[in-house]
Amino acid sequence: MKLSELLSVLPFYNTSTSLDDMEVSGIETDSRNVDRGNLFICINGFTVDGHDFVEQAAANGASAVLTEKEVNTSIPVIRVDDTEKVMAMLASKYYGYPTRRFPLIGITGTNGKTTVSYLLESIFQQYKRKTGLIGTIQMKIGQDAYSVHNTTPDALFLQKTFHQMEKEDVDTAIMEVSSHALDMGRVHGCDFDIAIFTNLSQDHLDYHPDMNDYLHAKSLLFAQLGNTYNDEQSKFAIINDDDPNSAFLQKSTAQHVVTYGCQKGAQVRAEDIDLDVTKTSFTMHTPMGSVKINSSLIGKFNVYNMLAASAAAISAGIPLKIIKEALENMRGVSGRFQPVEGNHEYAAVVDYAHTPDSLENVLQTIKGFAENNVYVVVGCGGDRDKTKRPLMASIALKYADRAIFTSDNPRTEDPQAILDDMTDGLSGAHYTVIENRKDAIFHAINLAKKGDIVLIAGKGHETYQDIGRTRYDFDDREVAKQAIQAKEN
Ligand SMILES: CC(=O)N[C@H]1[C@@H](OP(=O)(O)OP(=O)(O)OC[C@H]2O[C@@H](n3ccc(=O)[nH]c3=O)[C@H](O)[C@@H]2O)O[C@H](CO)[C@@H](O)[C@@H]1O[C@H](C)C(=O)N[C@@H](C)C(=O)N[C@H](CCC(=O)O)C(=O)O
Ligand SMILES: Nc1ncnc2c1ncn2[C@@H]1O[C@H](COP(=O)(O)OP(=O)(O)OP(=O)(O)O)[C@@H](O)[C@H]1O
Ligand SMILES: N[C@H](CCC[C@H](N)C(=O)O)C(=O)O
Ligand SMILES: [Mg+2]
Repeated sequence: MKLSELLSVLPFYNTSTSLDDMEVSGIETDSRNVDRGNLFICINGFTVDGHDFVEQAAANGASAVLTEKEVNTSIPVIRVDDTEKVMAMLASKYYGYPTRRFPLIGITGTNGKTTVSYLLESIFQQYKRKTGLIGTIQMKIGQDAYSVHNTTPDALFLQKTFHQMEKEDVDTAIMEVSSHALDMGRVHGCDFDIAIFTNLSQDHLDYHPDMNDYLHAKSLLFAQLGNTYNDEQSKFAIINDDDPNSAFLQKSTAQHVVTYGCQKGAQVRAEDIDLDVTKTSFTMHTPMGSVKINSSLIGKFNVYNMLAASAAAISAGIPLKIIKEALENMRGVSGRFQPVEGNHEYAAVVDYAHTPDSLENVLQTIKGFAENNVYVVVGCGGDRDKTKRPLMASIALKYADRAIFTSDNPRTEDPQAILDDMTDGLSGAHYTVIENRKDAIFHAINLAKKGDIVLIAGKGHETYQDIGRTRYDFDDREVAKQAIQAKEN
């Protein structure tokens, strides 16, 4: 693409004649990955400043550079006020606005995004659609999976990925939209057709100054939902009506709202909920009729996840019969309430609860089923919200007969200091601190007797542990299996 065509998205921008004819072979934000003819965009990051790598980009063959600061270089410089924002515009233009040509569903909220995204993937695939998926665990095009570094990647990666999805004939794309992404404008340029809100509770107060700022970030997804009525396809905001922020979020969009929940008044509603240790059933009332659902997903929070996915699918015109089949075929999501296999008289469950609300939900669920003692192994991530640490520790003690506090991903923090943040001010003796996560899991499994349940919380699907700046192989499910084998043999 000609640079002048790419830059035409910028208002009032006049390119010089020499720039007009320049051909751009790609856009790149990492100097190390620049190829001949690329436009290099300088992003001032949290760790380093991309403006410091202009010379490396030029040496690798960059044809021009987009900056928001003065730089010293021999290649042409295009100066803008906000490179991150302009990157989203340029990336959308360069890849031809791919999300205008297939439906895009975005899911935001503190907990349940990944689960709802997989439920939707299952529903759309049951309806014989080819799906694309972007989220915490991975990126998928049809059945092909790719690794990702962020729940919601940056705008350049996103637009490139959507372009790839378009080339591979994806009919519907489903993505998790984190509050970080909304705040940083990573989803600028995404044309959402359906936006889903799961719930809001405390997390990420390292990034957001307070809960209002966090809520405001979430609301941007709804504000961004199709701001014209020109499209032939209606657009829908799917909102959890049982969440206290429902009314605020409903006001954030000019599009149709579909509410879901367990209280009267919600358009998609669950009634006669029967929660069991191996299954969940409920009747789902919808504007398209009512249907009985028997699911193998456990816990009331998963009823909400199923309602959210169903409300979105109904809005997309998928028949209830297909939705029921898909929900009932779904066996679970990797690392979410995942039982550890093995022949033992107690149960061990790995779950991704790493917020106070999710830990409370999952422990409440387990407590409701346990015939005997509940043990929980839990820690808190380093370089993340410190204020959730004592809350998670108190919740663990409130529900579990014994809590084993350990490391999650300490990252660059001192693991013992994180544990102190969790336990300072705790009273009562029914907790143990074992910094090494493997030892903590072995300890909990060794405590377990017939009828007990061990919950290993916080890392779910993760196959690593970040300690300092090093990433070590670590999988709670594998470690728990080893602990069980060691105990049973
Ligand atoms: C705090 C944060 O969000 N950081 C994100 C940010 O990294 P950064 O600002 O540190 O980047 P940087 O290393 O300073 O680099 C700045 C620029 O210099 C460039 N560079 C750098 C080095 C070099 O040699 N040459 C060069 O050109 C880089 O390519 C980049 O363009 O930009 C990166 C690329 O887009 C992200 O991967 C990274 O997410 C990190 C991994 C992260 O942990 N983010 C978390 C907080 C996050 O965003 N989480 C949410 C989900 C939360 C949830 O699910 O609950 C998410 O959506 O993932
Ligand atoms: N609707 C829900 N409400 C409260 N807790 C939930 C809900 N759904 C799932 N959980 C709990 O939260 C954990 C994480 O679920 P999930 O991965 O679906 O959420 P997420 O929003 O994608 O999280 P992340 O922000 O880390 O990507 C689960 O393991 C479970 O303990
Ligand atoms: N997306 C979340 C995941 C947290 C998972 C938990 N295991 C941790 O490391 O804190 C984050 O990056 O804050
Ligand atoms: Mg997720």
